[in-house]
Amino acid sequence: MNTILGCIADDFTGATDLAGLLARSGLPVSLRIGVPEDAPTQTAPFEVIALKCRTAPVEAAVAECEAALEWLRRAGAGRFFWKYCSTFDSTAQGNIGPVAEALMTALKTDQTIYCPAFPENGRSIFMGNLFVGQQPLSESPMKDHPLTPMRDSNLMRLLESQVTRPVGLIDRLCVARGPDAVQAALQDHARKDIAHVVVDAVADDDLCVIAEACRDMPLLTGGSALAMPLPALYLRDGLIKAETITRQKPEVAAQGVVLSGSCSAMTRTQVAAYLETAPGLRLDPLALAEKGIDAALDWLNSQPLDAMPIIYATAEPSAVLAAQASLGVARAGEIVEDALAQLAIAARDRGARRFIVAGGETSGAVTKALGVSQLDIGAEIAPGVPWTYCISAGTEIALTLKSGNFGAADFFDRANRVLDAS
Ligand SMILES: Nc1ncnc2c1ncn2[C@@H]1O[C@H](COP(=O)(O)OP(=O)(O)OP(=O)(O)O)[C@@H](O)[C@H]1O
Ligand SMILES: O=C(O)[C@@H](O)C(=O)CO
Repeated sequence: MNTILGCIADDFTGATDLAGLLARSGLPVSLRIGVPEDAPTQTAPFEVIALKCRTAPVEAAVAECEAALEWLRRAGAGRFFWKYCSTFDSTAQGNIGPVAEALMTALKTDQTIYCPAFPENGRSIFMGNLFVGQQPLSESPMKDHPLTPMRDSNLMRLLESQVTRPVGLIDRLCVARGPDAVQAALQDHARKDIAHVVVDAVADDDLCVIAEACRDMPLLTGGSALAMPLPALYLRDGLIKAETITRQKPEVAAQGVVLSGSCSAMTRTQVAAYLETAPGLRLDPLALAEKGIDAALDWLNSQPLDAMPIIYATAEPSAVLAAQASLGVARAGEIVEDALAQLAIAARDRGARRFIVAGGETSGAVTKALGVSQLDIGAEIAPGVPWTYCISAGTEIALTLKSGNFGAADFFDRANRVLDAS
């Protein structure tokens, strides 16, 4: 089937988030890990390529996204979506802006929009400022993110430092006037050579207006929620035929493991709640750097996997800062990611078939280690966090990749309940 929308996600949790929201339409969605080496075959109308380039050097991120674009074009896509975090995770250098500019150049388009709003998860944009719940981004727990601390809430300012062309805004008052008003405002910006347009959205209705106004732009950029209305619009436009997919849910044994490398406020709450009933082991990056992972492997091997033990590096901001001060930011992150990746392989080889992973970078490391190349989307555990099914070392496994801040306090327990019930 020809691909209608080709999506590129800058991390793996973001990719499953996007694929899950597109899959709510009931239409086929395919999620690939990394740019496939082979030419496109058996493609779906919605193709998502998961990359791990959120914190990569700018040139590397741009090159990977260009390769993903090329593959999606060969799959037949004529419209593209650049998915980044609903909290706009990036640095002064990128990678949101540089990748968007590179994709615009490749697509020969002079304008795109930026809308990371995800109202179901409390992310809204008003007058160009991003809010997490009722807090401005820069006052939210995102200010302490280990890799991309967000210290400004103004998306125009954040973007201006990342791009070469002018940045503008379409505010909520314009969005409230409907799709024609949004299109007129885009044209007005285009006349002033404004290439990068941040668009306000505080509720799903705003996203429907924006998607309707912008659905034929060659490139859209934003969070997963902006893409959610697109399948219904494409159906209405006759670009795609309604198709019922009958998903055969694979039987996945109840043995598994929870691996958490996210240090977000929500993950900290979830880990603490889970530890009240499940066995757990805390990883200390400094001890890992000094002594390796043998002790963690021994602990894992001593645990019954039907208890779904948790291994976590999740820690308070002060502990993260201390580890980073001693090891360096990148090295501290890598040590934890490598350890969790090796533990995932060890768990699989001992019979684990359910993997609950918390954190985008962590999910990238674990998924790569498990050698997964394509994921089918299953039941949604929380907004933006579906179960997925895939093959690792010839065996069917269930994998869920949880964005740091997503899900409620009981997420890890709930994930198991949802899988059993689906
Ligand atoms: N105790 C720790 N000290 C230092 N770094 C840590 C520690 N625990 C985890 N990390 C690193 O922090 C980073 C957390 O990023 P990750 O993307 O996995 O989580 P997140 O940002 O909460 O999730 P998301 O990107 O989905 O919002 C990883 O690189 C991880 O290895
Ligand atoms: O948009 C989000 O918040 C998530 O999909 C994500 O990208 C977290 O890494």
